[in-house]
Amino acid sequence: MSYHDESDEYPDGAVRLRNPNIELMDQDILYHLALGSGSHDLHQMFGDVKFICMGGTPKRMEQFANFIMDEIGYKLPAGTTLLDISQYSYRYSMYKVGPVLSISHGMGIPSVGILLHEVIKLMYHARVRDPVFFRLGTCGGIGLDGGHLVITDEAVDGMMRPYLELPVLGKLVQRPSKLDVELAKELQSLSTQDDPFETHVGRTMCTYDFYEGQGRLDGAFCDYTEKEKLEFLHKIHDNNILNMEMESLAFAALTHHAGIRAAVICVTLLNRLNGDQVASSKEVLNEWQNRPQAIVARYIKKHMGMTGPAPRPPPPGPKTVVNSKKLKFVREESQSYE
Ligand SMILES: O=P(O)(O)O[C@@H]1C[C@H](O)[C@@H](CO)O1
Ligand SMILES: O=c1cc[nH]c(=O)[nH]1
Repeated sequence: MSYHDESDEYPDGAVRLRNPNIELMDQDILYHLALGSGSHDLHQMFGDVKFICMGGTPKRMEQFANFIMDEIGYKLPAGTTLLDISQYSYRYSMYKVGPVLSISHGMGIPSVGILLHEVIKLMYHARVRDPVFFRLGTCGGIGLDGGHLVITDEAVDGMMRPYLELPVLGKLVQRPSKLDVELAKELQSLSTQDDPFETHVGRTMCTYDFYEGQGRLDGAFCDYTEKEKLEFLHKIHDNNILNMEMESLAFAALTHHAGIRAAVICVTLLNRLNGDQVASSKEVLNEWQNRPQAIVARYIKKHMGMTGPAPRPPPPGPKTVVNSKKLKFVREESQSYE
């Protein structure tokens, strides 16, 4: 078993590839993106990218591309429409809006892991400096009702271990799932009193499954009781785990290994202490999905030097109410970051 933590960063902001083979190859085919270093001029196409935003579904990331275009006032060349650059991969969708890439990553660690290998290599071939990666996701709240934002300061696996474990050549390799805590604090600071939601910073449990992996009672199989489920959820709640989702561990581990700053910001769809089914209406769920986008858009505008009126709140929705006996503690933890 090996445990890597090589957190030194390249001082010039270049994206590091920890793989000597890539330089020796005639061309590098980014198969799942339908791009390649031989077939495309990746520096010309992507050299100006700064903000890489990822989320589960193609629709969400197309919406984000349109939203950020509006927010930063980016104009597509006359006669063109927003294009899915990776449409012929039939795997992921990718949109480019000036310095912003908006990419769907599918569900789970294997899907986001493959994408991250190829996007990190894309940044390398494009000679991008100091990119920032964001995951804009959905999650189950632990002690938080639907509609809250959780920014992850540490991703842990289903055993509460802070690293991604991957069998490589018959050996278990562990990579620390570290995120940029300063970036998390900065994102939280961009949330305002006018927002119809609260934004928390805390630990995220990343699982390999939505049903049994997250202790649900409503999968096709279930070999535990409701009491056992609740004992587990309360135990992780007591350990300051605020939410559960399925990508943060790989997202954190692979970006950290590449020396890339990254943040995971997810909206809760339900409070798992109260149930398992995602029962809110499509309209409500769609409005909630805009919330991480609003905060990330503020960050992007701030770092593009775009000043102006107060940050635009997302479209109105019901003010998210809090349902947690532990929230006071969580709030105090979060405030200590401000
Ligand atoms: O970004 P998304 O909404 O895909 O994140 C969570 C984790 C899983 O991919 C999925 C499960 O419903 O939602
Ligand atoms: O409960 C939930 C909701 C969204 N995504 C998850 O992984 N879990």
